[in-house]
Parts: sequence; C-alpha cells; structure tokens
Amino acid sequence: MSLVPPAGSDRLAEGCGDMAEIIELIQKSHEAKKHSYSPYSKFRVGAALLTSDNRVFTGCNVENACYNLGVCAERNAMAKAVSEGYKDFKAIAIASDMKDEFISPCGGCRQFMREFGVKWDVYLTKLDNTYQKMTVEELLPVSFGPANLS
Ligand SMILES: O=c1ccn([C@H]2C[C@H](O)[C@@H](CO)O2)c(=O)[nH]1
Ligand SMILES: [Zn+2]
Repeated sequence: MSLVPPAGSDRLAEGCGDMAEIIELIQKSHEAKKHSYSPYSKFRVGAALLTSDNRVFTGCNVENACYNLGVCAERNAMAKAVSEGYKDFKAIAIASDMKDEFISPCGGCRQFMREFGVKWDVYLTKLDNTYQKMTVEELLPVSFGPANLS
C-alpha cells in the first residue's frame, strides 16, 4: 500500500515523474466520480485511464432504471478511449467513496481491461488517496483473451 500526498502538495512528487503522474490520475478519478449517475446504488465510482501517449480518459458509473443496463466507471473510461482511437493503456485509477476499503473492479471490468493487455497497472484507491497497485494480470490470472481466438 502506498500513500499519495493530498491535493496541492507537490513536494513528494518533485523529481519523480511517475509519482506525479499517478497522483494526478487519482485526482482525476475523484473528479470523474462527481459525475456518477448512481441513483439506485448510491455508490459513486470514478475512473481515470492513462494511455501510453499520456492522454487521460475519465469515466463514471452510469446506472439505469432497468438495473442490469448500468455501466461501470472503468468500462466507460475504456470505451471512451477506444472510441477515440486510443487502446494502448498504461494505467487506470479507480475511486469510490469508501473510507476503509480499496475499490476493486468487478469481474466484467477485469475482462474488459484484459482485452487491451495484461501488463498494465490498476490503482485501487480509498477515499484518503491511499492506493493498492495491481496489474491486470494479477486481477485476472489465467485469463481468456484475443490470442485465444486466433
Ligand atoms: O469497480 C466498480 C465497482 C462498482 N461500480 C458501480 C457499478 C454500480 O453502478 C455501482 C454499485 O455496484 O458501482 C463501478 O463502476 N466500478
Ligand atoms: Zn465493473
């Protein structure tokens, strides 16, 4: 587990580009969470996806009166990126309002992530900005992917 300095504190990030990048990504996932449309679960989630050319695509969960049509924050962020021509992903940060637990992506989102490779990073965060970093491979071992169809 690692501790991310609070917003506005750039000191720890100085001289450490990667760290600054991750802090920013986590902050963006919290921003995205503000747009969460979750009147049924009342569980807000935001995601910020970093592409290999350093673009960020954000997403939030979007629920529906027909419950099963709801879409997760992570999948919305990935679909936004892919639909704009970006599918090389470096990392995704996920934020919820949980204080005591790291938000963990659902099985469907893990499979959706896996479509775009297993060697990229997923930052599971808590409200206080502490995070757990896992690769897609760690989240979904022994997975089924595009190569299995060729
Ligand atoms: O990682 C997660 C976990 C849950 N949700 C959403 C789905 C649903 O809208 C709500 C409750 O499960 O949270 C996400 O967007 N991402
Ligand atoms: Zn999901």
